[in-house]
Amino acid sequence: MNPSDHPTIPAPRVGVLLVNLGTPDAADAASVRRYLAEFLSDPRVVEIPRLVWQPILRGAVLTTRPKKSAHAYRQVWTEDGSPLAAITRRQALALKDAFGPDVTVDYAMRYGRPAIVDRLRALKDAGCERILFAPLYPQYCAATTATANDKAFAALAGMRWQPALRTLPPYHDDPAYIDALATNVRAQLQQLDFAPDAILASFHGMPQRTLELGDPYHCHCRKTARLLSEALGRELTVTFQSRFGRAKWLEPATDKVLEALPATGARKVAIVAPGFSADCLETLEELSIRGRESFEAAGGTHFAYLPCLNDTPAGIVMLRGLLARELAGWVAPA
Ligand SMILES: C=CC1=C(C)c2cc3[nH]c(cc4nc(cc5[nH]c(cc1n2)c(C)c5CCC(=O)O)C(CCC(=O)O)=C4C)c(C)c3C=C
Ligand SMILES: [Fe+2]
Ligand SMILES: [Fe+2]
Repeated sequence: MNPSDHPTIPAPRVGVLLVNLGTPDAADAASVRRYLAEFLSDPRVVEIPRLVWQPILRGAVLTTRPKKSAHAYRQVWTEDGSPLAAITRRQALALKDAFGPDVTVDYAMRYGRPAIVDRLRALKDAGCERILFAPLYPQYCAATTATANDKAFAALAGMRWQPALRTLPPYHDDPAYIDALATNVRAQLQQLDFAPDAILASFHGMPQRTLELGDPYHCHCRKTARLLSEALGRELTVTFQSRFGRAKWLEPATDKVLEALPATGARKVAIVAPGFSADCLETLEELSIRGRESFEAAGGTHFAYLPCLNDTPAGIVMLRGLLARELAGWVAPA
């Protein structure tokens, strides 16, 4: 058979799926309860035997926390919904044409909507036989990166004809990420009307036990902070925020450090959250609102929360570079 007798088979499309944690659909207690029930039932997140944890979750936690958290969500809610959802959507939009006409860029959430299984199916149905699955967590953690990847492979487990899947590795020490963070921090420090006595790098906390069990998260956070500090040419104080439950979490705790700083003479502080690829409840409410309140109540005079990379030009250029590298061999370089 002559090659020209063959019908032209279109090249398979490639999909890129950006993934973040997820967030409630609305800032009311019922929506927050639904979200927390799914999130906190994940055994990668709460590593307590199911038979012990579920009664505590269904009892104490889900009867009290949703109301409190809904109040917190309402303080940061936007016209476009939850900040985390709105920013992730904008990141996907900003990358829409970044890899050429054969690549579709979409986004999904590990908990809530849009669900990973739905978006992976949609990409497959649109002809994407190859998908780059990209959890947007710079620092690897079983409670974030691994559980997102688990969910993707579980979705594939239900497909007769699976797409090929690549996952984005952690990028905590990638020069492009460190450069983008440094550029962002420098630009924001220049806008301030004060010179901070201290800069905090606040990462989401984790139970101390996960470090002892070999999760690299803590080391990844420390390395990011060291590299960022070197790039900025100034000291950073590493702290861990958002403690949950009674177990011992990574220390020092962001809130405790903020309360202690003024007494040490540091009354002007700036705080950055390099582990969050998008601003969310944990940065906008916990750091920017409550962090400021506790710092000022302890005698601090100047406080600035420096927003995340989000969909800023520096953030999008960085993501584009990281993703393009993982697409090598699937997509011709731009
Ligand atoms: C960036 C990395 C994150 C790690 C690591 C992480 C671990 C972790 N989180 C909880 C409990 C909660 N986290 C909550 C919100 C939340 N967490 C992250 C990221 C990480 N979590 C983000 C981006 C967000 C914000 C979501 C949003 O809608 O904006 C919450 C919900 C809010 C609340 O009720 O306070 C809880 C609960 C645990 C237990 C954990 C590791 C064991
Ligand atoms: Fe969290
Ligand atoms: Fe929090």
